Amino acid sequence: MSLSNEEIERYGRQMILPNIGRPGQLAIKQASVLVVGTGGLGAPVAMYLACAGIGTLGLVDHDTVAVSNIHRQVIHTEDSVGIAKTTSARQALERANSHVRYVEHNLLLDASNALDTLRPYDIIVDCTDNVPTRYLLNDACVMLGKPLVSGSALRFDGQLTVYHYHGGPCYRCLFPTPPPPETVTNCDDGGVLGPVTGMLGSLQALEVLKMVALGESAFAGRMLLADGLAGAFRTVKLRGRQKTCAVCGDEPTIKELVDYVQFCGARPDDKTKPVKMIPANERITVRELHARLNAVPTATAAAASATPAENSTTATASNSTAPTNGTSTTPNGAASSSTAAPTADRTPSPVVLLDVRAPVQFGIAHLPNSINVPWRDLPSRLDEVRALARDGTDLVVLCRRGNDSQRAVANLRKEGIECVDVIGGLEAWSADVDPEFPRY
Ligand SMILES: Nc1ncnc2c1ncn2[C@@H]1O[C@H](COP(=O)(O)OP(=O)(O)OP(=O)(O)O)[C@@H](O)[C@H]1O
Ligand SMILES: [Zn+2]
Repeated sequence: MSLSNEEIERYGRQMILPNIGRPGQLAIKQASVLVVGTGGLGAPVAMYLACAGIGTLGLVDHDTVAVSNIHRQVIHTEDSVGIAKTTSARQALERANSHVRYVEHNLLLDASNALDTLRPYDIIVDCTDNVPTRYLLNDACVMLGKPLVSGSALRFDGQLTVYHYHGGPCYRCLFPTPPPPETVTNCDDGGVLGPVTGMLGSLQALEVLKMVALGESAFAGRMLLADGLAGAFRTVKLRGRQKTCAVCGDEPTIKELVDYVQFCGARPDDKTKPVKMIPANERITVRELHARLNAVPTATAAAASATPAENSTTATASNSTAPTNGTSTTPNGAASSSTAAPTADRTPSPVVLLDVRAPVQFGIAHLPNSINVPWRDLPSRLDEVRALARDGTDLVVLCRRGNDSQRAVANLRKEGIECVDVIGGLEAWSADVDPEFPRY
C-alpha cells in the first residue's frame, strides 16, 4: 500500500507529527473501524476518522434523523430529517473525504447480527446510548478479540475508556450486573449539550487514531470523567481485568451472545418506558381533560390558595386551553368514581391542574393556570397540595408523558389526597388536543 501525492498533501499536517509520519498514515489507511451509533458521539467520531483517512469506516444505526437530533448530532442536517442516519452520515462523510470506503449497516445491532457485523473491523467504537447495547458490544468484542472504545455523554458530563485492550478490563469486569433500568437517565429526560457529546466523541476518535497509528491508548484500564460544567477533567485508574469475569475471565461462563434485552430488563434504545401503575379506568384522557376545562373554569392558583406558579393569564406556550378539535365540551366522566375524577352524575367541579414536571420543563411550556410541584418534591409539599385538593375541586395531575403523574397520584392517594392523572401527559395533549403546544 502506498500514499499518493494528493494523499500526502491532504494528510500532511498530521503526517508531520513525529509519531505519525508515513508509517502512521499508512496504518490509518489500512485500518477498518466500526462506529456503532451515528448520533451525538458517533457524529464527531465518524467525521474525524473519515477526515484522518481511515481506510474503511463502518456506520451502524437503525434510526432515522429527527429534528431534535440536530443540535448535537452535527453530521446530520435539516435536509436529512426523516432519512436513515447511516445514509445521512455517509453522505456528509463522502463530502468531507471521498477516499474512504464507507459501509452502511442500517440495522439494530443485536445478538443475532453483532458478531457478523463486527468481525471485519479492527476497532469498535461504542457511540450508543443504552445499556443492552453496551453489554452486547462488550461481549462481542471480547469474543472476537477486538478493543472497544467506549464513550458516553449526559447533561454536561461525559466518560471515556477503552475496554478489552492491552490486557485491560472489559465492561463486565467493572459492571458484572446491569443497573436497574429505572436508575438509568437518558438524554431525552436528562438533556445533553452538543459540545459535551462533541468533546467526548472527539476524544474517542483521538484514541482510535493513536491505537491505529501508535498501537497504544491512554485509556486502557483508565477512565476519563469529564465535568463540562465545572470544566473539571479527571482520569481514574480502573480495577484490572477480573479473573472471575463471566466473559473475559479465566473460565468464562458466557461463550456466546445472550439476550441482552432480557439480561438488562431494558430495550436497546434510550426511550422512556411507559409506566403502568394506575389502571387506565382510574385515569383520564387529554380529550376528557379538555372537555372538563371547557365545561368548568379552571380553579386558579390563587383560588386554590396554593403558591401560584403563574398569573392566570400567562401561559408560556399557549394562552387557550386549546381548540375544540371536535371534542365534546361536556364532561364525560370516564374515570372511576373511586377517584376524584369527574363523574357524570354530579355537576363538575373546577379542575385544579397540578403539573409535576421539573421546573425547567414547566418553564418551557405549560397549560394555563397549572401549578408546578415536581413529583419528587411532593412529600415535602403535601400541605400545599392538600390545600389544592380541597372540597369542590378536582385535582388533575399531569406531566410530560403520563409516567411521573402516575407516580405522583400513587403517592398522593397514599396520603389520602384524591386525584387523577392524565394519560400520555402533555405529549398527548399536543398530539390530540392542541398541536400548538410544543413538544421538546
Ligand atoms: N443496538 C443499536 N443498534 C443500532 N443503533 C443503535 C443501537 N443502540 C443505539 N443506537 C443508535 O445510537 C445512537 C445514539 O445516539 P444519541 O444518543 O445521540 O441519539 P438518539 O437516540 O437519536 O437521541 P434521542 O434520545 O435524543 O432521540 C442513536 O442514533 C441510536 O439509534
Ligand atoms: Zn471482563
